[in-house]
Amino acid sequence: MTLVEIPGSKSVTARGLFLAAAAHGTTTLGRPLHSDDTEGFAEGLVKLGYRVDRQPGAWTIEGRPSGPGVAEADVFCRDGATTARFLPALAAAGTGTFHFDASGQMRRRPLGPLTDALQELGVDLTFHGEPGHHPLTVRANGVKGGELTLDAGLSSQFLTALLLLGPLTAEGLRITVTDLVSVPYVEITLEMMRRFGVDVRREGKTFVVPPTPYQACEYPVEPDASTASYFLAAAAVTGRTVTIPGLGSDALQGDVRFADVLREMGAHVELTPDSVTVAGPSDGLRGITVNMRDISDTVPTLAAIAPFASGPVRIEDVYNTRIKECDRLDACEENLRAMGIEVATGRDWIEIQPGPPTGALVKCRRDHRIAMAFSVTGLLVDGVTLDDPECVKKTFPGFHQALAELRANWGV
Ligand SMILES: O=C(O)C1=C[C@@H](OP(=O)(O)O)[C@@H](O)[C@H](O)C1
Ligand SMILES: C=C(OP(=O)(O)O)C(=O)O
Repeated sequence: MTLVEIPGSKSVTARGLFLAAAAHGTTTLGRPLHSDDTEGFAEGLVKLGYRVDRQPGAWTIEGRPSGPGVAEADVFCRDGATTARFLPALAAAGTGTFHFDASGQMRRRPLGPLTDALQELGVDLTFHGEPGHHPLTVRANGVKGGELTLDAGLSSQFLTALLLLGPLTAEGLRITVTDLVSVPYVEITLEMMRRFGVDVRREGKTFVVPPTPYQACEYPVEPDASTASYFLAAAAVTGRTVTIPGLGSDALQGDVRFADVLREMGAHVELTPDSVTVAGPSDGLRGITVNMRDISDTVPTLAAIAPFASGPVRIEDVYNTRIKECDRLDACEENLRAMGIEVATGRDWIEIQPGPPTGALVKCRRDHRIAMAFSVTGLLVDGVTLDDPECVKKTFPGFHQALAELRANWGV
């Protein structure tokens, strides 16, 4: 059995930073994720005039419930969608002129339903490129609050941004959702808001957010469940055993359910409240048809090990993986084809046939998940190389070293 230490959750770190910045008092985030996305989020806060002290194992943030501490700021959100979607909402609650921009990749990703909602709430927004995309300027003068209807069918992050903003408005928010993907991420938001003192009431499809002030706390960040998926998948395909400490049935992140997918494919899975263990079956994995709408960040992980299953692997209801760092269904299809694997895709699905992959140059499309997922394929296939190994820095700069340690441990 191999123990693998996984760095902190990106989603929990990003929400922790927002909540801490908006709270009364000083918050410490324990074991936050140090990566391009979360460093970018923290730097965005600093640009907005918040005090963030980043030490290796703990980040301390002084809250400013009244909003940004500067009258004007330029914030570059890099590739991070949490930064690009959550920080304009935080800025809107303050007073001042705040300019936001992002990488080319992030500029292409949509913000429209969120920015429409902010405009409906009276926030003065100007787009400098395509409407509903970065770059944009928020001229903020506080938000009164009110009722909204939101389509979060492309990204749950639109809803999370508004939920996080709700307590900072004068009267609170009532948000009725017409469509919603990635539901477990909304659960993370609600649970973390609760930890910072705010209870959101659910009335069917409506979220009622009171204007209750956030209160600082000590918040330990759990390991990242999407990152864990690569190591669990590695165990499942090699017939070995991996245990991830700190991440189990008590975890906030829905992606811990990737272990259940591996179980359905024949892996042995043990979940305790704070650990998950996957042991790969000695006679190989089975094919599966699985709906991954709730856990779509793990789609590339499953696609990359799918050729080793004894039957087809079909992943359904994951349209929004086409508007992540890259079009992930297309990227998986292209790379698996390059490895000699038969693949078909539709608008929101991918189906992968079994077969022995051959070595190939993986085209990462600057997507950390494509790079990390196909690195797992490379454990069993000679000649798998990445055209952009560095892109893993978005969520796990130490990924290649961690995988090399696993290889050394297992002699593969
Ligand atoms: O809120 C979050 O922290 C996230 C929500 C998900 O995005 P979508 O809601 O856009 O699917 C997920 O893919 C992303 O990595 C992180
Ligand atoms: C989609 C992802 O990130 P984000 O949307 O937060 O940029 C991801 O980490 O897989």
